[in-house]
Amino acid sequence: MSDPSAIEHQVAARLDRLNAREAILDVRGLVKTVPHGTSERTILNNVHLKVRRREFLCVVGPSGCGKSTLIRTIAGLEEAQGGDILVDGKPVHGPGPDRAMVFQGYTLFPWLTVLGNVMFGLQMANKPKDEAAREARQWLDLVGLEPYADAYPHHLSGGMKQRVAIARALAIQPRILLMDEPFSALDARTRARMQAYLIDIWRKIDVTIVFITHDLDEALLLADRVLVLKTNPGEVVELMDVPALPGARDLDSPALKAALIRLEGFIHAQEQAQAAEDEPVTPIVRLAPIKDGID
Ligand SMILES: Nc1ncnc2c1ncn2[C@@H]1O[C@H](COP(=O)(O)OP(=O)(O)OP(=O)(O)O)[C@@H](O)[C@H]1O
Repeated sequence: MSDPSAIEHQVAARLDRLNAREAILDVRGLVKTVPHGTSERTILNNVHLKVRRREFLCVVGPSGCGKSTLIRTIAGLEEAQGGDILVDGKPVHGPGPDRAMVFQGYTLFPWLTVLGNVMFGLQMANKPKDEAAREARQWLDLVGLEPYADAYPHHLSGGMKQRVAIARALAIQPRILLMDEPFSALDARTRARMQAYLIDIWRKIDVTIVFITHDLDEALLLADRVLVLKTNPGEVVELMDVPALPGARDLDSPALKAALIRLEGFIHAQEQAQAAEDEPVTPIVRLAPIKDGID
């Protein structure tokens, strides 16, 4: 059996190395508001975050706390009303090839083959067709789908579609891969396989990952660090180091069990606070009189 104190030491050494690396993503005082009647509603308030090169960061928090808004704003798909987002020290002013996104829904182009889907971004970047095809095949090989290059998306399972989506995102060689609940539509077994694939891919290439999930187990299986957001407005409540090395992790290990309890504590406290703020639910009014003997 592995010695917990030796693992603790290796984890601490890895996090030290991670913290010594340059920040690829630097979010400074991010504020995101949306119109709300005659005024505005603050979705994200003063979010600060640094993500280091080749770090795997998971973002968790109760429903509606602004996880998707955060990742979409980092992607440049939404405009911020305050603060700065820097990628490699350069401010973000819209989408760019340094950031690629994988969504929950299957977003492949149905009229293109698997190869065509992965070539798409490369051809948009003006790569000659032959070169784009050669590179796309390498990315498909990385996700184990090269034999399906000529298939169309509707012939693929959900997990395979997401692997193509990952290959397509990585083909443009982004600095940051932004993933918004990419595996939540998959069944439990496929999801577990996809988590293993993703870790395997991430270890082979120089990419930094920001991954949103509802699932705390998933966050603990994948991440170096977990960012916890709170609701209304979305603010950072915790940035937690995951006490385990990357790779096959055991959620039953004492360290990860303790981490789960800690994360559950943050989320549970917020859900309780939210429930207390919510208006009481009006009981359903019976419109018909209840006669004797009728349930
Ligand atoms: N463009 C918009 N206009 C109005 N409200 C918005 C807009 N974008 C997001 N919101 C609101 O902001 C809040 C945060 O939304 P967001 O989808 O980012 O949360 P989330 O944490 O990803 O939620 P979930 O976990 O349920 O997917 C929600 O209450 C949502 O309704």
